[in-house]
Amino acid sequence: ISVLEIDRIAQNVVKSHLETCQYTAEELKRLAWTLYSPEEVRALQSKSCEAMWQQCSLQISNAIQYVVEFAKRIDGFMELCQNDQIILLKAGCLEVLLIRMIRAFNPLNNTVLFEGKFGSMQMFKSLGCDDLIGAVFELGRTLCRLQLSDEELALFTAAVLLSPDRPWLTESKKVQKLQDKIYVALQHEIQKKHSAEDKLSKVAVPAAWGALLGW
Ligand SMILES: COc1ccc2c(c1)CCN(C(=O)Cc1cc(=O)[nH]o1)[C@H]2C(=O)Nc1ccc(C(C)(C)C)c(F)c1
Repeated sequence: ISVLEIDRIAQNVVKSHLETCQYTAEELKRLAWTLYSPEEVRALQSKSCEAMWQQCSLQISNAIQYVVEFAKRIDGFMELCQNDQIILLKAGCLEVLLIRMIRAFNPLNNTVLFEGKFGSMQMFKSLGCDDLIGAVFELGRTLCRLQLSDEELALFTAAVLLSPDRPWLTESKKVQKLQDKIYVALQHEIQKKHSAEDKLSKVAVPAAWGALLGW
């Protein structure tokens, strides 16, 4: 596979991600420091389990629509047979949604965007499933340590979606070929960042010493 084709795939996947990721990085940065007040958290915690779950499932279903739209815009996905498109989305949409959520997760204060403001795990208390919520937040913290850019996140979620080992796929070889190309594109994206870091580290240290020595 040529470098040109890898670049074309990377551009298509990143464009599809940016068009369907619900919030731009700028919006999330601006929102990230609007936290729920203690009173607002108490109000959320006093909601019934049913009412809270209604709200969460509404938001999750809405977010899943965006994941479906993301898949449909990935070159090659719509060319798969419908049976396989459904299998890939049923098996992968929650994984992709949870990975995408890290964009709206702030690891510095362990808060996540919910209904327009950022709140900690406590605000979901009324759901009565602290272990599940805890696991979602733990996943958020762990994935944030990867410090994935939007480009890397786009390629990583596309590769997760196009997993050839999902049960009952009829054309798993075709899915494998698409995933292989996306992984190559992801490697290139990561190498770009590391080579930039290497360049920076070569330059940065002398510059720091220069500043120190008053050059
Ligand atoms: C793909 O990444 C994300 C990240 C956050 C949100 C979404 C998607 C979906 C919309 N959303 C909203 O808060 C909707 C809103 C924004 C706004 O300004 N007004 O309304 C967020 C969301 O739903 N967050 C949430 C976080 C924890 C949970 C768990 C209960 C799973 C922990 C959850 F169900 C939803």
